[in-house]
Amino acid sequence: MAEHARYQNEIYLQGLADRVPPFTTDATRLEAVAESTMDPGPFGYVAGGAGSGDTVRANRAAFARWRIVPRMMTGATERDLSTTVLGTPMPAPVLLAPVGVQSIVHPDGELATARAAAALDVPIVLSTASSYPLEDVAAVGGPRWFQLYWPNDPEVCASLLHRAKAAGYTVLVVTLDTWTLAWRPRDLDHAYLPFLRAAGVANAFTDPAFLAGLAKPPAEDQATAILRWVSLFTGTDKRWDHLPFLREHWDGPIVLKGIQHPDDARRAADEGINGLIISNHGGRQVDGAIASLDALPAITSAVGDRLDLLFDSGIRTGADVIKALALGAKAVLLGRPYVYGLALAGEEGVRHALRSLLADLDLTLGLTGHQTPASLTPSALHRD
Ligand SMILES: Cc1cc2nc3c(=O)[nH]c(=O)nc-3n(C[C@H](O)[C@H](O)[C@H](O)COP(=O)(O)O)c2cc1C
Ligand SMILES: O=C(O)C(=O)c1ccccc1
Repeated sequence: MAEHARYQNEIYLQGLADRVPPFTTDATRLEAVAESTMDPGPFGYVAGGAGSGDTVRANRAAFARWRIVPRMMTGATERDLSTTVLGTPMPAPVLLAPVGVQSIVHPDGELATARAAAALDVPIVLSTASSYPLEDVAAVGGPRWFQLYWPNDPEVCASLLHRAKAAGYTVLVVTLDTWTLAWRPRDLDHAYLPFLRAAGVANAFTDPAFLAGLAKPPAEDQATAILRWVSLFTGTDKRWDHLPFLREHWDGPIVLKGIQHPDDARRAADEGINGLIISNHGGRQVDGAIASLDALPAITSAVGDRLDLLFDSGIRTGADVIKALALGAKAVLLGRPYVYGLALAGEEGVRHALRSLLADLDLTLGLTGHQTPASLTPSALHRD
């Protein structure tokens, strides 16, 4: 079976009826395509990185330094890309990365994203800073994990975890690299910060513990509610010895997102963490940081046999996924490309971006000579 590759046939057959895909099938061109239709504030917010953009570029450049070495006559016409990560079965080793404030690019925001993902059975990781309450996104159905921006108020934290569990989110992803926003010149130049415009605050504004700290509901005094949001979710000071609090309030798997150093990975394993997302937040936090792909091999050596490693930052093509898997990741997360899909064509756009990546991955895996992602090892690669 090579189910994802079917999208290739579907597109060519549509061509016989003079229909072409809603936008390019080449995710490396999506940013330029989206720029021509999106408002400058939201576009800059999505595309931008920290500082000079050095790490955004480094993330992509790192993929080009690894080359795939294809194998022949391996029976790879039959393929099975499905896998299970931390108890979640998925049709391919791909999840949608947590991206907050999606209503700034499309009014349906995370609901459209969740619908597109659910139709393909691809797991989403819903951001704490989503534009719709986590219960509304859960009602769409589909496999789902919850990403926590760890608030300063323990009662709000416990309440968010309780709600996420009750709504069927199965894995907790704790993002560590964005305890405050980096210096982001594109957003600064536009003086554009979505939260100050009450975007991405839906989970807080529907949270009983959050609302309990307000004299008036957000509908009556939005400014004060936003200030409380900012004080809870930015500048949070979290240390390793705070992790037991999460264990107390979350009984499923816990994943730390934003790990780049093998010593942090070892510490996480020692603390009993179940998985890591090797990520530099798509180059949005530390300008000059190591490319996320370059951080992966040392972390795989350090802890690859102790917990599940996932990867993000710079994934655009099937070949990129193959490289990350060969270097030790069990699955990858896709960031900006699906957000551009959402901006360009809503639910249909997310679906097209996702199906394009999965078809490319399926075909490239087969042509590389592999039937399953699990058979990829560093021997499938050559370092230029
Ligand atoms: C617009 C935008 C918003 C994001 N919001 C979040 C978020 O709320 N939580 C989080 O953990 N990561 C967030 N991220 C980071 C992504 O989860 C992911 O790490 C990153 O986009 C991966 O890199 P890529 O865009 O190059 O694929 C965001 C990224 C973007 C582009
Ligand atoms: O912009 C981001 O990268 C991000 O992670 C974020 C942080 C807070 C709220 C929404 C998104």
